[in-house]
Formats: sequence, structure tokens, C-alpha cells
Amino acid sequence: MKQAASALAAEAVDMLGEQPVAPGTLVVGLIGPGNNGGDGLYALAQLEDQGYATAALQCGPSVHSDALSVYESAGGRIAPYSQDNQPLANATLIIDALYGLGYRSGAELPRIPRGSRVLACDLPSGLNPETGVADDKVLLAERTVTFGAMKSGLLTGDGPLVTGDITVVPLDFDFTGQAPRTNLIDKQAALQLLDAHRSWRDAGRHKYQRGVLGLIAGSSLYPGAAQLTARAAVNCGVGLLRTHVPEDIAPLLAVAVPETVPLDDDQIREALSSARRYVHGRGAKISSWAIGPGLDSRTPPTGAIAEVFASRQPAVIDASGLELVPAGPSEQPRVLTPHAKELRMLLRRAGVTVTIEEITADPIRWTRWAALSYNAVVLLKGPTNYIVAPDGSSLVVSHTAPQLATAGSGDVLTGILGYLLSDSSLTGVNGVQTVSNRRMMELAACAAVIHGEAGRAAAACGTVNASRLIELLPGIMKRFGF
Ligand SMILES: NC(=O)C1=CN([C@@H]2O[C@H](COP(=O)(O)OP(=O)(O)OC[C@H]3O[C@@H](n4cnc5c(N)ncnc54)[C@H](O)[C@@H]3O)[C@@H](O)[C@H]2O)[C@@H](O)CC1
Repeated sequence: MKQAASALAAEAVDMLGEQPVAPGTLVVGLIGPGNNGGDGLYALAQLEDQGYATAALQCGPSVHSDALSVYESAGGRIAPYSQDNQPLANATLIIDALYGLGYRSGAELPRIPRGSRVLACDLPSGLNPETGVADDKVLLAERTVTFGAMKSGLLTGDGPLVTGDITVVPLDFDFTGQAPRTNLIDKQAALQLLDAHRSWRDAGRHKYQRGVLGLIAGSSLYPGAAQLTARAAVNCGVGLLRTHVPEDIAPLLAVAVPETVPLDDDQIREALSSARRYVHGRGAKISSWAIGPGLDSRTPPTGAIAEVFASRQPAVIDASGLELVPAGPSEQPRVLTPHAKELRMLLRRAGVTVTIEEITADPIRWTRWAALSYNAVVLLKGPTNYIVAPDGSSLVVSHTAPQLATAGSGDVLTGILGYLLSDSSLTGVNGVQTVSNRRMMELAACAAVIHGEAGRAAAACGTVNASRLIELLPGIMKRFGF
């Protein structure tokens, strides 16, 4: 804590930029009830030692007692915060040491004079450290000194709007005491995650070993969605694509995606039963499934589709497939890919009532509920993607582009993720072997990054549509090592 406080005090001195201390300079600390407040008091003590005039305002029911003793020994005084505090009005610099990692939404946040210079301790108070969702009264910072590691909330959601310049101060001890539950996955991290499971032997694989994706999609209502997912998977480089679509749209699909091979109910059953006899390395008739784009949810799934849901083969389930998936936990390794409205529907079917506004305000929380209720990895789509595993750990992908909010874009994501799940070198996928939820979550995050990269590349050249994303995929997959 003292190490963190030293970095905070040094940043304050840098912001004030005065040596020796200018007359009239006053540093005011807003001190919260937890360790974040402790950091603030230790930093104020160091500033007192360096000759600065400081004041501490207690904003909670208690303060860190050891830190307060040190501050008082250095000559500092603490007073309770009130709306009309004189020190706040006179402050040259405010240190926001109210709440850090322990912040829960809904705290009473002090009002500070407009135009105040604010240095945030670890995180601006009022900012959710994981999701980057900020309360309306969040304390806007000019700079933020964050300890130990970058927090996802500083970079996602509202984070970039409220943190100012960020300095990460490495601490020479494990400061959280446990692995963070939420990690950011950027392009570099995705490259590493994809590379980790690759071997030089992969170059010699035949098409069944490269992975076979079974796609269950499409209806006369939405004939295009199946095409988009199929083309995306093919352009990613899938070994073989088998497609199960209604008879009336099958000829259209065969023309649009000549690489695909049709899959009827009997063949689905055969693939599922041969998966149970799978011998590692020989390849599978179907290694994973993509279910949902363009399905007509008014038509109940055939017996064969229900058997896929009941199987142990990895699947990405999207769009109308989310309405067909049985509510409750399953043994199939699954990634569900809802947007906020679909997440609300999934939660309602699991007995949890929530509004879209509540989901948007705390996306990881509600995505966790769904991940737990369905025992599945859940990827919540939106301007930022949140991917949560049933154990509550989560990944955040903000490597996206606003232009990706276009029709068919989600179908492309399903094709990319379907491909990654089918690629046996990445997952060791087969019908019997259990793919870990951790790996499913990583692959879902990688798919979101690849999708984001396609969106950014498309936006750089002009308008963005799903077909354009698909055209760009071969080059982008190459950049990701495929
Ligand atoms: N070993 C460590 O973990 C270190 C932690 N450090 C500091 O410690 C901070 C985390 O400390 P804490 O876990 O004590 O958390 P915080 O200091 O962020 O806040 C926790 C306190 O605020 C209260 N609180 C949170 N939300 C509230 C709400 N909505 N309404 C009312 N009260 C609310 C909690 O009840 C608790 O008393 C970090 O952000 C960082 O500043 C650093 O000193 C580095 C070392």
C-alpha cells in the first residue's frame, strides 16, 4: 500500500509541477472507507513531508486507521466531508481516494467544483473496475494512477471518457491476492491464445483433421443468414462445412457456397454416434456445431437437432438458436452469443427477470447469471463484447468497430467462432473429450477480436457490411497465424 501511495504522491507532484512548493497550493484528498482511502492518506502524508499543504476529507463511515495515524503524525488533519467544504473550493489538486477495486454501484459520490483538477487513485470513483460502466456522478479525472495491473474498466465502456491519462504502477507483490476475474483480450493476447495450441504437425492434416463444422441454420424467412455464416466459416479456412438447412433454401445455399456439403437428419445422427467412437487424431465426421443463424424459431427443432443439443460436441449457438436451446444447465460445451435483448430472453427462461437497461448498466453481472444458469460460456455482443464462463471468470473484447452494428454481422461472428471450435488443433475437439470452458471462452474472445479486426479493416476502406467482412477474412486469418 505504501508503494502504491508513493507512486500516487509522485504523480501529484508531477501534476503540480512546482518545486519548491508555491504558496497557496493545497492538495485535498477525498478519503473513502477502504484500502483506496488508505492509499490516499499515505500519499497525503508523503506530500506533507515534502512541504505541501494538504487536507483530508472523510467521505465514509470510517477510514483506514494505520494510514490515518501516519497522516496525522506527518501533521495532516482529517475532517468530515460536507457539501460546502471550504478546502474543496480552494483545492489546487484533488486526490480521489474514495473507491477503487471495491466499488459497488450506487454510492453517494461527493460533488466537486467544476473544473477541479483530479488525480484518481487506482480508479476514478464511480467507475465499475470490470465493466467500465460509470455512474452519472463519477469523479472525472485528469490522470489516473492504477496499481499492479491495468483494469479492464479503465479501457472499456465509459472508462476512456473518465480516466484521463493512465499510469500503471507495477507493484512487486501480488496485489489482489488472486487472479483477476476479468481480463482484456486485445489483438496481441488473441494471437498468443490462438498460437498456444498449434503444432508444426498441423500443416499435414487432412480435411477431417482440420475440423468439420456442422451448420444448422436458415429458413425461408431468413435465407441469407445461413449463407453469411457458411461463407464466413469457409473463408476462415474450415476443413469441411456440412450444412443442414430447410429443403426450400438448400439450392440457393449450394450456389452461394459451393464448398458446403449438405447434412440430413440421418447423417447428423450418424455423425453424433461416430463421435462417440472417435479416436484422437483420426478426425471427426463433425467436430463442432454452429446453430441458429436465420432459423425460424416458430418451428420446433427436429429430433436430430434436439440430439445435437443433447450431445457433448462443442457448439456455438446464436440468434433463433438461443430460443430453441433448452433452458437450464447442459453438458454440451457451448458458447451462447446473445445481444442484450436475447440475453434478457435467456435469463427470463431461466427464471431471472431483468431489463435491458439493467443489462447495459452491469453487463458482466447479468452475463454471469446466464453463464451459471445455462452452464455455458456466454458472449454478450455489443459495442464491447463480454465473454463469461460458468465459473464467473470473464474476458472483455473492446477491439471492435462501431460499424459492426450492421445486419448479418452476428452471423459472420458465428461462422468465425464455429470455425475456431471446429479446428481440432486448437481445441483437441472430438465427441468424447471434454473441451474446457476456459478454452471455449478464450476461443470466443479470439473470434470477437478477429471479427473486430475485420470490422476495423472494412471501415478503413469504406462502408461496412457483412459480405465485406467475409471478403476480408482470409487475409485477416493469415495475420492471426492460420
Ligand atoms: N493488497 C491490495 O489489494 C492493494 C490494494 N490497493 C488499494 O486498495 C483498493 C481496494 O481496496 P478495498 O477492497 O478496500 O476497496 P475500496 O477501497 O475500493 O472500497 C471498499 C469500501 O467501500 C465501500 N463501498 C463500496 N461501494 C460502496 C457503495 N456503493 N456504497 C457504500 N459503500 C461502498 C465498501 O463497503 C468498503 O468499505 C484498490 O483500489 C487500491 O487502491 C493498493 O493499496 C495496492 C495494494
